[in-house]
Amino acid sequence: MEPGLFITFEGIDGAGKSSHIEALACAFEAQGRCVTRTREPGGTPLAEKLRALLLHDAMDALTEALLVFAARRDHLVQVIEPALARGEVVLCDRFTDATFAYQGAGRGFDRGVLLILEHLAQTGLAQDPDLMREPDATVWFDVPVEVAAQRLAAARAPDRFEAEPQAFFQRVAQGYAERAALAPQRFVRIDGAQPLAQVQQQVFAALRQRGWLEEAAP
Ligand SMILES: Nc1ncnc2c1ncn2[C@@H]1O[C@H](COP(=O)(O)OP(=O)(O)O)[C@@H](O)[C@H]1O
Ligand SMILES: Cc1cn([C@H]2C[C@H](O)[C@@H](COP(=O)(O)OP(=O)(O)O)O2)c(=O)[nH]c1=O
Repeated sequence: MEPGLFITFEGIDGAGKSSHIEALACAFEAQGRCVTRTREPGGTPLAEKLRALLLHDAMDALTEALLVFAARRDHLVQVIEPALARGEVVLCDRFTDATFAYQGAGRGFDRGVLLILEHLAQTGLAQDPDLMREPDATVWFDVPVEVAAQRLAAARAPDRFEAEPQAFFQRVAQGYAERAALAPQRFVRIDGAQPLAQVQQQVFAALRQRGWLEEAAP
């Protein structure tokens, strides 16, 4: 059995993450892998309920951080760890980097507390009890805040995060840059301002380079 593969997708709202996950899932399936497509916050019945609260109900910053990690813990226990144990490819739209970017950099919530919560929520689940589960790779769509805002304005009604001002998203983007600098091997930075086809080509190229996708994929 091939080992499981955990790939996450990150970027500010409107960066273009969701547009690429399905194509990648199909490419992995075409080469015989089972794929679990999922998202955060969410991915389980309980975590989807927490998502609805997070996206629409006002709350203080600590409550928000605790709910995000509660949803993540349930998602890891119910979906991500079992799928990885079965040798599947898990493609997850956002994970903990989003918490450091949105709650940490965006809201200004204490990063030290986030590190503690990260460790608590992501440890003790895999075969090795000391392993803190982290993505094998994180595809980060880096786009200027104005570009993402233009795309979103044309695409959908804003939720509680998307309704934040551009200054919030500048901080979030900076938060992603800081997380990427701390884990350069894990992060794959893609210039998400390019046309969709070019972005897709670069995402595929990056995963081919790591030996995870075969040459035939587009
Ligand atoms: N590279 C791109 N160029 C132009 N428009 C894009 C690009 N990527 C995504 N979009 C459009 O921008 C909007 C937001 O994309 P989406 O994939 O939903 O972003 P996210 O999941 O990061 O919030 C959608 O309408 C999508 O069609
Ligand atoms: C995972 C996560 C998401 N979020 C926010 C970012 C997004 O604005 C929102 C939902 O993410 P997302 O699924 O990307 O939104 P959409 O379905 O509208 O594309 O949740 C956090 O604030 N912290 C987190 O840890």
